[in-house]
Amino acid sequence: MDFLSTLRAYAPWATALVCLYSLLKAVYNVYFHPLSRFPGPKLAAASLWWQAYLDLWENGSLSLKLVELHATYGEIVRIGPNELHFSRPSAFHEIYNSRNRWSKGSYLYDAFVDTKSRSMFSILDYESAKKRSELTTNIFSRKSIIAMQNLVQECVDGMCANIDDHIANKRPVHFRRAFRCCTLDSICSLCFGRTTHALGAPEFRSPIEHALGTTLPIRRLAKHIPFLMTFLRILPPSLFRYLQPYSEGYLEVVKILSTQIREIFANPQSLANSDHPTVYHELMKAKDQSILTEEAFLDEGFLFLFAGTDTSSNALSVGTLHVLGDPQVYAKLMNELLEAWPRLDDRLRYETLESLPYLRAVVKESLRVSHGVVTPLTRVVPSDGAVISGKFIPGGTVVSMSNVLVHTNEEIFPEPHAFKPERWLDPAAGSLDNWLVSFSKGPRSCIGINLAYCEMYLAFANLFRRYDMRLNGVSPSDWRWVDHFLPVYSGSAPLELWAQARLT
Ligand code: HEM
Repeated sequence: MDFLSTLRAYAPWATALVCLYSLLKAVYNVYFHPLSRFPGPKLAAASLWWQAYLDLWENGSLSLKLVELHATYGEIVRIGPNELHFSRPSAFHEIYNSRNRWSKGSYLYDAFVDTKSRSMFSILDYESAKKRSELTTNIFSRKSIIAMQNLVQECVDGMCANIDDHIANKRPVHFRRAFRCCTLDSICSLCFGRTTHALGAPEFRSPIEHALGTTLPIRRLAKHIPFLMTFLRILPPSLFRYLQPYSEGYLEVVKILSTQIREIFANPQSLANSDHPTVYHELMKAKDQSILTEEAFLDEGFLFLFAGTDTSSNALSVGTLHVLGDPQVYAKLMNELLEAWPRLDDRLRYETLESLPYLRAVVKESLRVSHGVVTPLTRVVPSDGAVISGKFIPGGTVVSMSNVLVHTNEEIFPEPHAFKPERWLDPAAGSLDNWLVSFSKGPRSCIGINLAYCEMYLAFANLFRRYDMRLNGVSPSDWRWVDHFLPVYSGSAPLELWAQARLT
């Protein structure tokens, strides 16, 4: 028998065996698995394909579906054969806290592996991730960001220069793109000592900015098709371009990062030419040889680019939409800014802006309403188990709680879907900070928090102080998101505004 005939003869048997195995596995998962006592949809307990269905067919509705599931099944819901999701806010701090050394869950984080190795974000175990993240924490410390804030201010000035062009050409400003270009150039300049010049692109249409927006759906797909990222990696660029027509900018990013890294490895002294420390300066200090490779540098380069661009720009976009959509909020913010910043030509420093109470409240409310990451961030309970939400959870269980469930909890944030900076000004609001979880909490929380705050204060303050603005046909009630790990906006109108330069 030749190969094809053998294949034809055995294929039906092989298919039948796979189906039988899957069926038996599903029955075991639903009725005999250690998590079978926890409530939830039977299909979710049976197989991870249930999550794939929500992500792929229902267009990223997992996080939104969770709200509905908790209303039906209670505060602990089984959302996968080995996965539980929690809704009681205190559970958030039981999972994500600085005492826990829990690993990340591979199902979610494998989709974020860009090369053959892993970045600090996609490394699963705490100890290895810590070794990596320790190298760069200094550069993102509050002290370091305050010292380098001029780099962010330059990018904000670049954004304003481009807005001036829009005004001269009587064009509305696509503020989603404007903020994305601003955070992209800031992160590149601060982390790599280079810029992609996204801010100079006419109407903020930078190919790199566009490409960043198109890679998130690929991650969502890769979560359920484990070999996808490996496959994309080995594709020749021309084929990649054909399959993914918007990939031009992504390939450009790969080229920029790889070229710079190759130059650094060929001549480490070239780092001395930079007028401020970059992440590569810090990574070069590693004692662990496995980090001193071009691939590991590329992993971290990618990570900073992706982690630092859409996150901050999302919060800025959502905040701007809400401030301009509410005349009272807009007026209060302007009163405060005009008083603190009377001369238009001055530039206020980040530390000064941080001390303005209403601006601070707007920043926090923008972070709350935009959630940061919306996908539940999975952690694995250590082998001896843990108590979460008052129940014993067996070791090895994947647990999580989406930020959305904390930020929309009515007891903590009354009228959770309304944009109300005032909630942060209430004298009793001190403890509210504990419930602002956009940057997550615990040892794997955001390393870029200080940079993100600096960008938000400088961008908001400069934009509102320098321009009088109104929305162009879009309103806060249009703000709808789908879960692409980060919330991705989809609305009936583009996020655009009309700007007019203030004269004094
Ligand atoms: C408003 C802006 C931002 C938000 C809401 C945000 C949110 C988050 C969240 C929720 C995580 C935890 C992810 C997880 O548990 O898997 C995270 C991790 C991370 N963020 Fe941010 N981020 C922001 C800005 C930035 C910036 C500007 C940078 C650039 C330096 C950055 C770099 C990172 C890195 C490197 C990690 C991985 C840390 C680790 O896994 O140990 N983020 N961020």
